[in-house]
Amino acid sequence: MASLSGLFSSSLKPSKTLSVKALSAPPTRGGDSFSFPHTSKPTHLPLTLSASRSDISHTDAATAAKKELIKDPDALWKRYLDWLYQQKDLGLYLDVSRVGFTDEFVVDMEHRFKAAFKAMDELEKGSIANPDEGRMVGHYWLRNSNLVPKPTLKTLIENTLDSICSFADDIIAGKIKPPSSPRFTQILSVGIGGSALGPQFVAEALAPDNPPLKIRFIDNTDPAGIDHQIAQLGPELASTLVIVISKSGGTPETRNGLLEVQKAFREAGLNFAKQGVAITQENSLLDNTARIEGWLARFPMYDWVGGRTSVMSAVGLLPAALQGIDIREMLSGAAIMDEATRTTSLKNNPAALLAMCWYWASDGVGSKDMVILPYKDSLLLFSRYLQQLVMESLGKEFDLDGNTVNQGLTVYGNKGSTDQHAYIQQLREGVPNFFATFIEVLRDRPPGHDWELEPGVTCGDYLFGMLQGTRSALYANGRESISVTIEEVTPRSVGAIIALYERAVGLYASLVNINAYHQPGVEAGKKAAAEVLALQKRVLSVLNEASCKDPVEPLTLDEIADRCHAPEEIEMIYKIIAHMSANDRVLIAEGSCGSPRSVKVYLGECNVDDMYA
Ligand SMILES: O=P(O)(O)OC[C@H]1O[C@](O)(CO)[C@@H](O)[C@@H]1O
Repeated sequence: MASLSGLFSSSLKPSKTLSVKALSAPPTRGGDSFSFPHTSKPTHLPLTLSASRSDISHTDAATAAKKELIKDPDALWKRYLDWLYQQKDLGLYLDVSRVGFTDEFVVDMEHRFKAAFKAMDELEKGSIANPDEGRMVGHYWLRNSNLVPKPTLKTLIENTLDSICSFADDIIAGKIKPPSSPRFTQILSVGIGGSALGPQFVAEALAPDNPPLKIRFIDNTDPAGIDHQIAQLGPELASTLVIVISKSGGTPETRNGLLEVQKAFREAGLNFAKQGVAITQENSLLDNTARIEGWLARFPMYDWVGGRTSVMSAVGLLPAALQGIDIREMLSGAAIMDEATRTTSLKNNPAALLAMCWYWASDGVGSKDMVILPYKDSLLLFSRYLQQLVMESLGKEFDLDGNTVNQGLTVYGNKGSTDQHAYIQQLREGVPNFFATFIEVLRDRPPGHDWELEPGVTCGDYLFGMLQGTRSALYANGRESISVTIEEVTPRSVGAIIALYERAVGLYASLVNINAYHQPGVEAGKKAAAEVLALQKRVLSVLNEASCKDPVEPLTLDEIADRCHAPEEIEMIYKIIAHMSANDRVLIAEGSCGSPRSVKVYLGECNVDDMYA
């Protein structure tokens, strides 16, 4: 067998054929493989070969090794103790013992991590870590402003934090109030992606039962969803603080949400500007709108903080503070984790351990999905939050050298034990195309509230039992898992786990040599959406012209496509017409929607000035 360390030193670039695990034991999709690959050196654990379904002897060997492993609690306990990571100040533990990496793999990864740690160090010192966009990457500075490469940024970070705290205090105390109510009671947050997911996760995890202001979100351009949020506010719209969040200040979904909310304010006879707050980059479209219209407040976003890592900027901190969440504690938890994940000792760096396990489990090419299972209702949205953080960061077509790599790591999950009654059946027995991450919270309830619903057993004991049972059952069937344990869900621990995963994503991106901080793929969808809307305007213009004739000239789809000079877009034109007709727009479509060729279309009213042109 080729020397793995030799291969790593000769090529730092990942590739499907050069991944360590692939070399040790090629992944056998659909085969009855057990997770631990064969290597030539002894390791802590019994080893086996991967096997294809047709390879009966390998399958038997795998099954035998699996049974042997399960029967060897001493070896497992030793591995658990060897690898258990603990961050005492945070009360956070990381257990990677149920991931089957070998000693050789760790040695090889230690080499590879040298480059990753160096890149991270340079990033923190202000290198252009996002080369495509020519930007620094500074979310770590938000929780330790002493790290900033320029003194002006330190002042900016500190002043912003102070102004967030005092604005939130004044709103909660009723010193700043809406024109027609004694105080603000609700927050309506309008934003999408990183401008929503962090605030949503933090609210779900940390908002008290009766927060000073309750929060709801518009995070889409779905008109029915927007109507629902506004309807739920009802007369409390008059005491709603609307926070419009957009780093770029030009995201169409967010702009639409804003316009819809402003319309609702107008219809209710309310002055939006007196209740509107913008969080955005200086001089963005949103910033200029808010300034010109004289909104209640504006808070800055920075070009060196990405949307998906913005939860500890004003984006996440302002909504959190308004809900009575201790944001300085969140920042402090993140800062402690940042410090803990700066160490270049792999075994003592929880983010590096996570990145190493992801690499192992998914062959460094995303061959397995990451299932996030928090056993705590309040952490429900963690998987959704991580979906953007991980997938928008790691899902990349090209590496930093321009090679096509189609990297990524799929994330999904919900919460335990709820999922036990949904998809865990497949995880245990179905396609072995994932690894799990259990998020365990030791404290079940606030002190003094627990009771035994059976002698010696509480409700929380059941939750604990379900987590441990699922972890064991998955492992017994060759499914790998990581466990992250925190003592309690607090602002500090939430800040810490966010920081933990941010750093793990950054390190993993270095391991696979990609830019984690841009998202060129999203632009393609945005551009295509804009083209659809432009085509819709052309269709309307063509129809308007035909409908202004006397008599009106109904057009077939072919005729519309021809007159739009877009015959290749006929399917899209059909969809545009079907959508508009379903929404009672000015357009009249005759014929059967089921047979597009029979459809003839004209407008119910003709506009001589052709406002669509
Ligand atoms: O905060 P913005 O600029 O409105 O962007 C929202 C989201 O859209 C994206 O740019 C993707 O389109 C995300 O990266 C970002 O979090």
